[in-house]
Amino acid sequence: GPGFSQRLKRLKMAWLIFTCAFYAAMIFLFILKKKIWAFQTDERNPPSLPSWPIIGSLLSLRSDRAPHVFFQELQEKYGDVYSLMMGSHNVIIVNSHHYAKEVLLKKGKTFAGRPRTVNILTRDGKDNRFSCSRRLCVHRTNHGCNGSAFSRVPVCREASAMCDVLEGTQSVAVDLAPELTRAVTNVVCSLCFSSSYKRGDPEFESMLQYSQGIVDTVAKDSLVDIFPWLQIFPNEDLRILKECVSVRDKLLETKYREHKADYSDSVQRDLLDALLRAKRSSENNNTSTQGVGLTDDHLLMTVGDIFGAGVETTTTVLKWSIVYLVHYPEVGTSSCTDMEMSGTWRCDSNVLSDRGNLPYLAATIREVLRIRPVSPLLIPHVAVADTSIGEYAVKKGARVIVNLWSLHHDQREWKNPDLFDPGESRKTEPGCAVPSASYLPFGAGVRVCLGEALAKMELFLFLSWLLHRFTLEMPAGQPLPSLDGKFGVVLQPQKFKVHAHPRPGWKEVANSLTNPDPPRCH
Ligand code: HEM
Repeated sequence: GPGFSQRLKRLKMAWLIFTCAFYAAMIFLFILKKKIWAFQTDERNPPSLPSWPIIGSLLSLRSDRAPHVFFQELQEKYGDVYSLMMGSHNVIIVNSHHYAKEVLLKKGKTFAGRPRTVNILTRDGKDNRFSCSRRLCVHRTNHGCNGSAFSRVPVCREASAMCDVLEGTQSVAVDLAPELTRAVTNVVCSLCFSSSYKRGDPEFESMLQYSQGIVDTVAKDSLVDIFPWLQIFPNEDLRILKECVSVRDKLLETKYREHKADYSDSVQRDLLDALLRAKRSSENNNTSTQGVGLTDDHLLMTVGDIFGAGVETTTTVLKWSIVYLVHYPEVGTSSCTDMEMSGTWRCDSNVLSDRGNLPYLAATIREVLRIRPVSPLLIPHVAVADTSIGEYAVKKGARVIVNLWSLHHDQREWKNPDLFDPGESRKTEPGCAVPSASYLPFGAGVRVCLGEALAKMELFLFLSWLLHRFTLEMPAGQPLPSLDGKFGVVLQPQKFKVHAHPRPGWKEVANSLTNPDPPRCH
């Protein structure tokens, strides 16, 4: 009947639409694959992993290894520089220090862009340009994160408070991570806005909570970075991340408002004051007309960056140091012998100048930063213009991942790179500040870590206080903590507990000093 022919007509139409869509998709995929093929076989481009339309190189990236280890393995097949597609993004992996230095130092400004997730954290929005004014603003302040005497006081105070808490554990095995996080967070709070919180303070606990929220979600959200079309689906992690960042920003805004209200040119209490001064001086000198004006947002971003980058990193290196100290107790003993020999077996002399007098402790920290780089893939860089790496062309928008793991475990540069050895074999050449050219734990160039000096000081002081007051040991019958890291925002050690046994006699030595009042670190 007529009903049947109507239905047949509709069916034919649907079939026609389906066939057309199918052929259109096929043609589209064919053209895309041809473009990818042309890109991959063009000798000016870096060697490339196989890739397919839409999914990119996903099929070649299946591995149970952490990305930095897997990328290092791929180096054997594809060379020091190779590329892959993550969804629609061209990503270039750099595995040797020659090319890494070209990216970070020689062409640092061209490779100074950052991908979307990093921009959510730093409030850069969608703008991927390198913000010169923010950098300038931080350098102008010459304050806080430079490892000055100013920063040493809060570090010593926190190290001392942490040791007191540990002493209260009465040698019960404890996870040191929460105390380390509290101590390092308090250092950053002191430096940024002169707040030092007591344990249990509600503002402090909420700060610790949202910081953890950011750390937990930011790595997961990177999937949206790879496949931007995932944004159309509800994304719980992205929602939590944005919520935590917004809580953090609100707290920073409050501190900023308070600082602005009682700012005085004659007093500089902390980083916020220093940034305010830099902003005012740029306004007075009319630098804003030259395109480097500092806005309120710049200042807040800068403090936000320091929070985001300054806590998890330092805490993680401290945790790795403790892991290696319990694996190699002789290292702790050698560091203590160092302290005794140089006459620094006293807490009043944990001053930074002692770093030269405690070469074994300094070498231990350097070796921890080498063998377990906290940021094994640095933070991804983005090319802001068409450029090149070595003989290879790089298109604007390409992401560049410097595989620090490869640099720090390069057989051509290090003897037994997988061996933890703070001793002779890693010794610095005379006149050279780093153990090898293939050593960049803080990055390099325009995007180098802003807190390098502060971080080095924190590592040195926290560890020297710990080693000075305690012997760290695994609980009886417990296996040693794993040396395998957990890859996320940073390369974390697995959770573990240790006994912190107070060293006999440290108090007597401290009490025998003329200035008995801790923290004695001026
Ligand atoms: C041991 C501790 C630390 C290590 C190993 C470390 C390492 C790094 C690395 C590898 C980068 C990325 C460089 C790049 O992408 O090229 C970085 C960036 C950064 N770090 Fe650190 N960092 C540490 C502590 C700190 C501290 C304490 C602060 C601040 C107080 C800080 C502030 C920053 C900032 C703001 C950036 C972003 C720089 C930019 O994007 O321009 N870091 N850090």
